[in-house]
Amino acid sequence: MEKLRKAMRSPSTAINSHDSVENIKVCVRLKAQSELDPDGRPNLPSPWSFDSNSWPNQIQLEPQFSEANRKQQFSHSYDAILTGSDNFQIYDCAAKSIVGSAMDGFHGTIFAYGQTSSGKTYTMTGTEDEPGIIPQAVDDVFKHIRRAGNTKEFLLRISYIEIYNETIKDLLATEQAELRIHEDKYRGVYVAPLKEEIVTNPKQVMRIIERGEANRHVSANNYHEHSSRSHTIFQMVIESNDSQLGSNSFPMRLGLGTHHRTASQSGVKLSYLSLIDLAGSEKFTSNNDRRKEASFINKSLLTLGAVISKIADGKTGHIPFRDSKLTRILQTTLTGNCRVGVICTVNQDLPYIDESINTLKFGARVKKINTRAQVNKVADEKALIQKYHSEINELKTKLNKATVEQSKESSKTSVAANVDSAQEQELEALRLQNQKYEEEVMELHLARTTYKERIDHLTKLILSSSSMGDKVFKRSRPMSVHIGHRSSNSLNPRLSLLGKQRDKNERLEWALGDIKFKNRYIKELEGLLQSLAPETAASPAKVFRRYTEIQGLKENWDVGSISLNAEKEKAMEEKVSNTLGRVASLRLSRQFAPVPFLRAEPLREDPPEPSSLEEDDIIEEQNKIILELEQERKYQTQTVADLKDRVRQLEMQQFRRAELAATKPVSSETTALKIRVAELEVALEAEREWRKKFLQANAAPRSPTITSAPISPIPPPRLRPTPSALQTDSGSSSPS
Ligand SMILES: Nc1ncnc2c1ncn2[C@@H]1O[C@H](COP(=O)(O)OP(=O)(O)OP(=O)(O)O)[C@@H](O)[C@H]1O
Repeated sequence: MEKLRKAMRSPSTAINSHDSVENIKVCVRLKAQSELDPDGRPNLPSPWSFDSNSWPNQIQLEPQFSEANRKQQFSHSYDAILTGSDNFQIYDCAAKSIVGSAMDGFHGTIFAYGQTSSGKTYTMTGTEDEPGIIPQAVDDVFKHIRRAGNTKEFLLRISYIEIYNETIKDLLATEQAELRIHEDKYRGVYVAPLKEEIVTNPKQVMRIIERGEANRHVSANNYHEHSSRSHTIFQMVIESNDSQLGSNSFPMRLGLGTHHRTASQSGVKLSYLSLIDLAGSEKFTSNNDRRKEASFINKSLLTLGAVISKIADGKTGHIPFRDSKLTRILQTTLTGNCRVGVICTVNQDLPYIDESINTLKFGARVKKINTRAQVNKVADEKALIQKYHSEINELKTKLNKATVEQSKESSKTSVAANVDSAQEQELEALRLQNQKYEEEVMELHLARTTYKERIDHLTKLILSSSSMGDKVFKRSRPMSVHIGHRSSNSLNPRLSLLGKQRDKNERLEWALGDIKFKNRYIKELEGLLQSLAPETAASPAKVFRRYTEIQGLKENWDVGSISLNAEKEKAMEEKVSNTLGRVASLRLSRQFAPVPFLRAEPLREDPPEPSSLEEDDIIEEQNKIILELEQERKYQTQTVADLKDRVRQLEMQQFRRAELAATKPVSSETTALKIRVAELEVALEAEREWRKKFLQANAAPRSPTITSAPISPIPPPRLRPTPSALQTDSGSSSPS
């Protein structure tokens, strides 16, 4: 392979930066043999043999097949003979240098030629894993721009046409204008009016190509399912210039003759890179439409063959370029100022031996053709890049003018505003004037914004290494195409919706946390109640019941036991986590919605978007949960207060009992009780403090949604007898 690459770069074929006479470069690509022949029998070995270690590479028909077919010994040489499925290899051999020189201002044309099903589309377009010459060339063009650094700037536009039944169709245009073939001394032969799209990154190019592919004529023939029934020409117009963006040459005073060094001195380089996938010739067709298509295809390919023969033989006189649209369009390419690469695709199977011989003969003739490519430079007014620069400069001048005018007008309005109020009439006139100025300022402001936007837009279209950012593709990765992406405008309401949902989720989470905390606290209070008055073990239920009676919530809320509370909490938690899950998946589907790859596969539709109905559902559900949680919180707040009341009452009873006991003779029990009473006093004071804070925090009126400050999660002091107190009780005294 290395030997082959060296050979491809040999002096006679190397692309120099200077124009030179050179042969058209021809590579042969032998498609790997299938196991079975078209009749389903095991395939015979390939009748072709070749030596890819010599240069130029030679291919021969094995003698027995020559004899068997009564053919003369067939042996020809080409720039490269390749087998296998590796499209990177074929790109390196047949296309890379032509694409490189197109970036330097040389026109370039690459096309695949061969019988139907021999691999032309595979070679030119490729698959997802094996991107063909077109996607690799696109990728390479942008790599070149990146490599050029900030010293150069580029403007790229693309067009895509097909020739179907001798009619030219613009694959990118939605409405078909009548396309005609024109000729001028600068551009040579070209098609117009074509829809050309300015492109700024490889993905965009591939998206446009795939849009065109969808309009292309493809159908099943006797040989395979997706036979190209038309010739397609993908063309990239490359304008390049020494960098002006970001240089100090702005603003230029165009038309006044004093602008700095621009492309007018050096010229803008302009080249056409044409990548062509020809339709395949076929002998037999089974249906009428196909037969008509095939006859057009065969006729244009025969004309191409005849034209090539005449040019290759150096015959003077009439060359039948005009006999087919294809040869007419390729006229400039084949006769002069263009670097050309041809890939002859060959089906090795024995039944196709005649077609293969024709293809190889065609390649051998093409190889004899010389072209003399030269760097193409155009005057300012012909290059779009220069037109854009001129427009940018004009707009910048207008922008400066508008800025100056605007500041003048603004100062006038402020002067007018300061006029003495006594001079009423004058003031009225000034007011009117002021209003007018303000309107003018507004208009100027609008004009400035428009200029700025246009400048931004034009500047973005002109590519340089820095303006392209990180849009580089790795060689091993085919370009994928993203469709159906939403505009930022349509995204904004969704973003704000997601923001609202997130806020609500946070509130849901917070409310749930708060309720959990209160549940724990209620449990603790109940424990405390039991410890203070074991005889009131059933009191929690009583307390609850009393509370629900008061609140009129009995029908909604079974408060028989704490375990019901826990169940309710679990259900609520589940509900909240379901909603949060749905919202999260909705958010994920928004962010990472898969985008289909369109080139190798049929067009896939956008992934289904979660409908706005679903969003409404989620929001409604969230609102419902928030309301429920809100009620739950209120209910628990009341319960807590109630239980605390009860605790206090019991503590007071105990306190009184302790006081009574204190009047009796001191015993170890009374000592213990006294200590306990002292502890309770301290705890009670702390409890009062906490309760005050608690009530303050909850005093603010609550809206149906949870918006007020959360209740302080600081737990109240525990009023349960402390272990130390109990220890003193049992350790230091004996029961009386
Ligand atoms: N070098 C190759 N390696 C692997 N598969 C190949 C190769 N060449 C062609 N094929 C496969 O053979 C089939 C026909 O190839 P392709 O469509 O490229 O033929 P074609 O010459 O463009 O035919 P047509 O002129 O009818 O459009 C495709 O399924 C393609 O993937």
